[in-house]
Amino acid sequence: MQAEVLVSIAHHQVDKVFYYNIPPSLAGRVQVGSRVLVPFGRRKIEGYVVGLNPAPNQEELKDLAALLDEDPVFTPLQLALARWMAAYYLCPTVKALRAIIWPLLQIKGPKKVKGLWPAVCGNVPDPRRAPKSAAVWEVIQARPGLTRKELAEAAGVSPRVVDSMVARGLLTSKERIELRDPCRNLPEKRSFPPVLYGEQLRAVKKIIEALDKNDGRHVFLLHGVTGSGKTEVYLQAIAAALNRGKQAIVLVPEIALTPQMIDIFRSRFGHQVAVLHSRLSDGERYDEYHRLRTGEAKVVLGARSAIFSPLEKPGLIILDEEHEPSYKQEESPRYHARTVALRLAGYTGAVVVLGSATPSLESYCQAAGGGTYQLLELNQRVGELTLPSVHLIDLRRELRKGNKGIFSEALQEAITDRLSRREQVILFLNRRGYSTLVVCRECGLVLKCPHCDISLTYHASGRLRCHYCNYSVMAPSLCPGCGSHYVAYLGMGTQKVEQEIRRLFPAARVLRLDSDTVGRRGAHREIIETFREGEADILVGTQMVAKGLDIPGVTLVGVINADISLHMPDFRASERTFQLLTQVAGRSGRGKKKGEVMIQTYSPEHYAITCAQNHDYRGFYRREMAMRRALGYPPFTHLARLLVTGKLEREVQEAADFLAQAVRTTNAPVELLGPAPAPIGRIKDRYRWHLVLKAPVQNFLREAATAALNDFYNMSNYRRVQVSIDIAPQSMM
Ligand SMILES: Nc1ncnc2c1ncn2[C@@H]1O[C@H](COP(=O)(O)OP(=O)(O)OP(=O)(O)O)[C@@H](O)[C@H]1O
Ligand SMILES: [Zn+2]
Ligand SMILES: [Zn+2]
Repeated sequence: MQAEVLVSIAHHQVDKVFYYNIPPSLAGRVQVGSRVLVPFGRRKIEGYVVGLNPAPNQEELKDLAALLDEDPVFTPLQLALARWMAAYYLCPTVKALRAIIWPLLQIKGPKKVKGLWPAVCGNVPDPRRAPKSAAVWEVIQARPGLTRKELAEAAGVSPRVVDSMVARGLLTSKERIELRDPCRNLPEKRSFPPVLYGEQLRAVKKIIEALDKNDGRHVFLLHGVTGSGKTEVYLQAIAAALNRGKQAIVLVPEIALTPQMIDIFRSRFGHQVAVLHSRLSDGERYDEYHRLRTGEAKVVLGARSAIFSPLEKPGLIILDEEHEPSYKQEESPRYHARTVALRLAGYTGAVVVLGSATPSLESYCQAAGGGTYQLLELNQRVGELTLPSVHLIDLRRELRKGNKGIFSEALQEAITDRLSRREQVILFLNRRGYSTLVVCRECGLVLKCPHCDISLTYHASGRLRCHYCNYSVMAPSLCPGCGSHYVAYLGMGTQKVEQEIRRLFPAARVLRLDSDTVGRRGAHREIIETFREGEADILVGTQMVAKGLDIPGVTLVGVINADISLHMPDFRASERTFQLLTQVAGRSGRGKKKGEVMIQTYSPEHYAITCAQNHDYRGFYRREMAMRRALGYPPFTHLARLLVTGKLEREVQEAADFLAQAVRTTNAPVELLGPAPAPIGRIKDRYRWHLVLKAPVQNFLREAATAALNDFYNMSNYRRVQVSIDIAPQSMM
């Protein structure tokens, strides 16, 4: 027998299968999915078995050096995905594979403990004659696998009772992988499905029909306004999938994966849910992974990478907030979870549900423009609720009135009004820190990060911070350029908004939610819970307040400055702005009282803003599609981006020129934009240039990029320069 092995060197030039002989000591234990150690050159390195070959090859093969785990680390389905990802995103296969199985690779050796199980033919203890044993028996039936101590504790008896039951053969003990108490976070209460209203019911029915057809051709776009009850549609679709013996994957953007969201799923599906997110410890993640592999958990709720969960055969895949940019991984492999989900559904026949109040243009045109998706709509909010009324506040007029503050008069009045009525307020500004620009008024020097082409943000701690590399330094009292005292702090962040609010409304109880305040484990939950329980009046925050929060007390949302995202040098700036405004506005008026939204802006005529004001998704879609068509941007064309980075600017520029020349000489019919410095010209001491390729067919892009990169590796000498390929880029920065 010989093994086909992918070695763990992520480079295009070793991206192929190597063959090794399986020595007799390992015969029968090595399988597809095994992690092994192989001799490679003069070293021994890790590798992954991707095939077994009974016919021995002619050549003399080296032996596998060792088998690293008894159990395989990936499934055939995961391998298929890795191979597809490598071809689609032009990355080394082993890199794709490692991105898929990383939760397993974090762990050195799983800890084993002794668990207890009810013996198969044990006599059931009689509750009247042996109440303690009976209590233990009841617990172990419901939760087999508990340790001696856990079991005694759960049954409220001394461990000696458990021991005697083991001695009498009522319980058997087996080794199992330690699970970090999977019951720890189970909500006390179970929730039961509410009666669906008309549009919800119709949506669920359509999804169930597709589940029953089982032909793998169903992608639904669930377009439901904010507060329309999309989550309930997911829950009932999942219940239907479980009833049919199927498994489900639910993806949620990382910042929307709040403890509340997790509770909603756990209180409906209990232990059947495994949760995967970045705040888990490696051990906890491993345990959830293990529960999925053994089939104990049948629903996975997680962020982007949960799409790679080791489920045997997912039958339903849901992406909530499908338009979210965070579904794209911004490092190699630069995959988009939506694209992977569609591919995975192709392999398993799963039904896909993409949900959003503001679908991406790419998805909506597949659903509305005669594409391959089916559109499901929820046009109204649950119950008697209506969408909030949205007012635009022209900040230019405010200045003319002499108001130079952060808050317009109207917004201040509205806040005063809510405070007096004991209703709650959310204030949104998509920038953290105190001042986002520190500049000398005499010589004009802007304080920038020494490692990045980014201005430093002043934080209330008195330090300046780079939001790209986290460099920080005490704020100087004099200009480091000319020694002037006149250093101005311009551009506000959430800390300043919080401070101003406290100054203007000293009696109000204020909380702030941004990545600076959620550092500590559990802090995120605490802030949201405190606010939900009505123990605070005003919540100030970044994007984190815009997504998914369902807090009935909120009747006013204030957007401090809508223009920040509007003027990004990115062709999706309008789309992002419209989405963000619609999402944050949607947090208002979800309780019994009608909600209001105030958007402060210098561009009150811009269609991204007026359409958000009017809750007019279709209007926005029409305007933006016309723009994209005119400029030749997606979804009318396909893009790829080659990003060139290195420590020496001259080399980076020359390498970018070389690549551009290589692209021009390929036969693939692609249009080339650039090379040019990327909008952020330097990050972490690396200069950045990029080339953007455009084509009517995505494969032309792959052809051109592959050919250019081959030339680059074979013919150029820029060894210190890195080139990364991004197929269907989401960020152009
Ligand atoms: N059929 C129903 N009957 C009663 N309550 C419901 C029903 N469906 C949903 N709800 C409740 O309505 C509220 C809003 O639902 P949900 O948060 O799912 O909206 P959503 O569409 O996801 O909104 P958003 O996009 O703004 O996050 C929730 O509190 C949910 O429990
Ligand atoms: Zn100066
Ligand atoms: Zn920096």
